[in-house]
Amino acid sequence: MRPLDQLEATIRQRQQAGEADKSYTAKLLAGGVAKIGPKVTEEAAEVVEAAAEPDEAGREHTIREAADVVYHLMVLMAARGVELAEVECELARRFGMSGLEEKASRGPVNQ
Ligand SMILES: N=c1c2ncn([C@@H]3O[C@H](COP(=O)(O)OP(=O)(O)OP(=O)(O)O)[C@@H](O)[C@H]3O)c2ncn1[C@@H]1O[C@H](COP(=O)(O)O)[C@@H](O)[C@H]1O
Repeated sequence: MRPLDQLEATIRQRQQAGEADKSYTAKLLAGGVAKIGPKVTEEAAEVVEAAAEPDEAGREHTIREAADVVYHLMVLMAARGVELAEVECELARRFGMSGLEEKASRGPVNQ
């Protein structure tokens, strides 16, 4: 199983089990988008700061912070019932389309 698939399965298991006292994931999920959203924003800012650090230490710090972003983003997706496969489908749909074309193809609510 790919690590992202395994992480998604773990998050789903925590979502079903609840038990916010035993699991950080369950605690986040109990707070809903209002709790998880700011964590995603915070972790995104931290990866940007890490990426600005020089040398190999900065590169390795970027890896760890990127993992934090991906984890918290996946918890946010789970909170909204969004599956990784759906995000992958959306990314695949964009293959071969320039970012500018993709922007022009968005509906008015998704700008
Ligand atoms: N990948 C992760 C992961 N990445 C980061 N984190 C946690 O994210 C938190 C981020 O730290 P911060 O200092 O920013 O936040 P905090 O101050 O601890 O928490 P807040 O009160 O600010 O929300 C830390 O507690 C990290 O341990 C993660 N917690 C869990 N996972 C995965 O989820 C699995 C299940 O974890 P539990 O749900 O805790 O059992 C784990 O085995 C991992 O595979």
